[in-house]
Amino acid sequence: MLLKVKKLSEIGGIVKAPPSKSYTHRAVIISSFANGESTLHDPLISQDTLASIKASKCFGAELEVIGIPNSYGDEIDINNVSKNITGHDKVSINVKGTENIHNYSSNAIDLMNSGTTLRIMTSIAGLADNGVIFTGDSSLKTRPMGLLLEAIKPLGGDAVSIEGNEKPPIAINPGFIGGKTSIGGNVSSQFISSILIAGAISKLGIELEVKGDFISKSYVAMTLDVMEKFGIKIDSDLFTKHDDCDRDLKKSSSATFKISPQEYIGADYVIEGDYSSASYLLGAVAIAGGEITVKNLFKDSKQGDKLIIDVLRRMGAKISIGNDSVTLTSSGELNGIDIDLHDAPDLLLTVAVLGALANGKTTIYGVRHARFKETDRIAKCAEELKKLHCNVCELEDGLVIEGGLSSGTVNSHSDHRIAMAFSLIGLKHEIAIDNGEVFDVSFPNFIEAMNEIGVVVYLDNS
Ligand SMILES: O=C(O)C1=C[C@@H](OP(=O)(O)O)[C@@H](O)[C@H](O)C1
Ligand SMILES: C=C(OP(=O)(O)O)C(=O)O
Repeated sequence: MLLKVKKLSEIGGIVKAPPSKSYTHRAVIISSFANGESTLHDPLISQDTLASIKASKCFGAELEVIGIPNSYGDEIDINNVSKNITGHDKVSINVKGTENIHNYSSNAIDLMNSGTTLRIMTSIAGLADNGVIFTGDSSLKTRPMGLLLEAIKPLGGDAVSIEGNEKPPIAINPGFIGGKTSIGGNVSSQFISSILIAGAISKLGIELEVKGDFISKSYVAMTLDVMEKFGIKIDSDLFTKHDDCDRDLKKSSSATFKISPQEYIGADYVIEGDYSSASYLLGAVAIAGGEITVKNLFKDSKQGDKLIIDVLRRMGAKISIGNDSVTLTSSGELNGIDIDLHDAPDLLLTVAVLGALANGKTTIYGVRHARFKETDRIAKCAEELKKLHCNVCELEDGLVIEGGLSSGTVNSHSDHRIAMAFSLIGLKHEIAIDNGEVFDVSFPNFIEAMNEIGVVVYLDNS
């Protein structure tokens, strides 16, 4: 389906950021393997988080999504999510953690498009008393797993790529008992989150060393954050200072983690707003000009994608930050910048589109790992920008964008972030995005949220 965009005369206003995808995954999975019951308030219900709900249920956890009309079990109709709620604040998930980890599914479990679910659940599945196979859509079958499969071996982990290409489908046997291991940090932080989340409840606990370049480190900070909220004590040098708001996220620093065997304790947990999704709302007003306040974005958040604030400020927008909101004012004139996205890979496409519409050159670097996502986002972004006659070239770890866009049709390659980021081009040039319906992977009410700020985004079936 084609995603198309029309701008009303004025855009902006006050809007709530959708709930964080990464925090929802973690809260769903951790509460599912906790002792006792949990209530997760304001979770993101999207295709990706449904994969985590489904996988956790397959291992015996009981999860009930409250507040979405016509929802029943795994079969939540994602169209109802987008049509019936514009904010998710009346939604919650009641979770009863499972006492025995056992795979109750007789078939391979289809994790659809969700890399986070695949990676985190691979270690958890090794704690079960029987085997499982994880598979997914054609994109998930391209996601690298090799470093994780190797790193869990010294922990008793027995997981193999069925096709022998270090990618899903992955067959996992029982045996993950914990112990000591190390892993390279330059492919995906999800491997590290996976080992930590399962390691904490394994027989021996976990000692993990991350070696070399450690990308997307803030996602591991989010993992530790949720683990701690569910009762786990962690010894780690991830932060240079004890005050973890004042973190040193230097590019090339390794880290160590030590966690004795413990149990997760069920909790009441509120999911904060998502800076990655908010980047499209803030970006739209930065491009078109106007003022917007995005609520549900916390000043002290551990999300690396908070970097969107610095990006937009450096490009020329005025930004003021409240404790739980961000207000942006823009004239619509933006300037190119140089930016390192090693800790915020999901901003790549938003920043690339902003750069393509800005005056002067934008250089994005440090984000080679964006090549291992739903698509090779560096290559696909360059390919699609070129279709709009943009002057862009690929770096191994980023993009150099000199702008010069015109109208045209692009393809999302079924990557939700390509669809949403490229829709922002519609504020300046006519654009149609083929396979544009995939935003429900992370932001099911994207259309409604954009409409709320005066950008008419719609799907054209004709
Ligand atoms: O752990 C997470 O929730 C995520 C980690 C990041 O992946 P990498 O660590 O592979 O960069 C990010 O891109 C992804 O969208 C979500
Ligand atoms: C890469 C992403 O997610 P995942 O790794 O969970 O598929 C994303 O949301 O951009």
